[in-house]
Amino acid sequence: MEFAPEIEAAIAHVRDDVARLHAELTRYGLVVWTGGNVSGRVPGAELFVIKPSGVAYDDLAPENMILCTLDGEVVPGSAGSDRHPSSDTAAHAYVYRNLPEVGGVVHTHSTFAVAWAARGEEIPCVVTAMADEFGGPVPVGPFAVIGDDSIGRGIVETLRGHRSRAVLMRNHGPFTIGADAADAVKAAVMLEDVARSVHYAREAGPLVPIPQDAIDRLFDRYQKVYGQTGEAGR
Ligand SMILES: O=C(CO)[C@@H](O)[C@@H](O)COP(=O)(O)O
Repeated sequence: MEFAPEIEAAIAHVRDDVARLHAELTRYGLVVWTGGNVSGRVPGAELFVIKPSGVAYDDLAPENMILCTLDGEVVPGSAGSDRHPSSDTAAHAYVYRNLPEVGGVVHTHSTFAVAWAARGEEIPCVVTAMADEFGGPVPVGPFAVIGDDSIGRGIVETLRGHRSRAVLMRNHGPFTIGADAADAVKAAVMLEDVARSVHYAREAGPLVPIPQDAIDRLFDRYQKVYGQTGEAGR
């Protein structure tokens, strides 16, 4: 299937990004073996790119990423289409169909986030890093077995209208969303960091909640002021 030149260029860019970003999951210790996956929406098209199922992270490359429609179907004849897409493709596709503002989806089995998911317990907002990144607690989504829209529906129903870009799918693990694949990967990295900190804090004693007005101020600042803006940020 051929696309307009500008769409082909967008597809190539997302392939490069998604292939490269998988290395961030191993770099930050968020996955073992072939667990987890990253996808990115193709701007201007009803398409997204996701990794092939069960392929070693060291072997992932732009040309073996898999191009899918928003129904989660592999685009016939596209680069990489000789392989099966990630086993979580249906979940990623459901998110893209139902949350049009989402440009990237990530799933990991990062240890501390999975431990909170195994207890079906949301991570309370007790450190400023959570207020900055998630604007409050990280919620728990329903238990759902892989293979149909169940996981995707659980992600969307939990995160729609929620500040958090991360959800702990009960008994499974975290899914994160973002404006693009890099933003979703950042959410996954920061999620595991706060999941670990709050886990150890609670082991040592009672947690001290942050007042809601302070959470609101921290989130607003971080989303609008933190980092570089303008030319310096390019
Ligand atoms: O969590 C699961 C399966 O339950 C998957 O994310 C994990 O095994 C990775 O699968 P893929 O290699 O993306 O098919």
